[in-house]
Amino acid sequence: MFELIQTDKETKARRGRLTTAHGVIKTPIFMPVGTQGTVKTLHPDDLLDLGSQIILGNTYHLNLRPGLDVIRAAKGLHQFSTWDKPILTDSGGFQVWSLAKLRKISEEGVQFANHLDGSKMMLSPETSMEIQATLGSDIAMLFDECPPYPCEEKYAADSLALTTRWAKRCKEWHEENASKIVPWMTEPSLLGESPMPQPRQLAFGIVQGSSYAELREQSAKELIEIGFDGYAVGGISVGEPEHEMIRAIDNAVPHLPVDKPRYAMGLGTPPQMLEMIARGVDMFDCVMPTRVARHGLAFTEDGPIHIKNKEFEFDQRPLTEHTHPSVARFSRSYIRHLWRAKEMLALRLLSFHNLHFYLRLMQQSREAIEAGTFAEFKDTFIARYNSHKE
Ligand SMILES: CNc1nc2c(CC[C@H]3O[C@@H](OC)[C@H](OC)[C@@H]3O)c3nc(N)[nH]c(=O)c3cc2[nH]1
Repeated sequence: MFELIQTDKETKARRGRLTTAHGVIKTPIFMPVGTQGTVKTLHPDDLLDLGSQIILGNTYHLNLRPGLDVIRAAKGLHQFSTWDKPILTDSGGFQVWSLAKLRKISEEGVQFANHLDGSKMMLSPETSMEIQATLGSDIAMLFDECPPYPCEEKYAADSLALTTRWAKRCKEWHEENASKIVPWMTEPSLLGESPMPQPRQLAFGIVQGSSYAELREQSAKELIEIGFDGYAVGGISVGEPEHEMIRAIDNAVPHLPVDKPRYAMGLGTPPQMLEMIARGVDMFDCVMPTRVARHGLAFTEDGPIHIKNKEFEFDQRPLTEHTHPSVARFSRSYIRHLWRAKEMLALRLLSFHNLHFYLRLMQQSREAIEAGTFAEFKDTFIARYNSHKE
């Protein structure tokens, strides 16, 4: 399922291969976020052009809209969205806290008023895993509580204890039921291919414990005891300062098994991802590349640029010297014009460019780890990226 190919000598960076039902993923990897079954403004073929290996879907959103009946009728999220490579779905725990109203948490799960029409809904470990099995994702995340930042140690301890109890229920449900519901496990003819390289849906645990080192260690150990196919570090990128985010990784990753993937949830900037790779993180997801594109921001090796700035009015250069050819044909001057004219093509070009920047950074990281030059690559990239900070 996960093969550790090489570990860097100077840092804890690793090269790995994660085999899922819909394909093999080379790590370190960035996963574009497709919360509602689409990576905003991009066609699945764009994602293939960009070299995306896996995208994210989301339990809370897809269960709410279009709803499981629609997804079931389409025989799962791969068929519905026509993306037939790997999909990871998040469990919905985070959205309940970031989007829903009137949340009531209990041992059973979370009762909430959904953010669309305010009607009452319930998410529990069992219902979250059932939704993810119906979506048919290749990797399902356990249903957890993501504590707010900051929070008292007592709150963090009680919260991680709940997440551990929920993790047990997720694992039990998954072992008992997933193979009877996951579309590509119940109807292999859907893809008309030979038996899948990985014949079952994988399940990942999520380490919590907030900013308390001993709680992070406790959460990691309890999840390993239960046993998962991979381990995410949750409760990060929730408004904490960057040094707290890195400390959470330092407090969790050393306690995780070396032969399983590590996934840092919801982050981050290019320098943050390189710092995390150096600490042994293999997988990332972040809305940033596509979200900031919608605010007119383009990533470059010299740091982000705001395309609307006057300095680009006559700038005939492409966004960067390594921009994907389908975007490099356009000048900064033209893209600035599109942005200021509120032309939709601006959103598409900037999203495409930013995702390419992130995915290329991961490709460069994989190559640097293989060449034994990752430490130097990381330091050189970050120095140049930050050198233009005002
Ligand atoms: C942004 N910072 C951040 N994201 C986080 C997410 C994913 C949000 C999920 O929501 C969608 O993005 C908006 C994505 O889902 C497609 C993502 O996986 C988390 N998910 C869980 N289950 N537990 C966490 O502790 C957690 C912490 C996060 N911190």
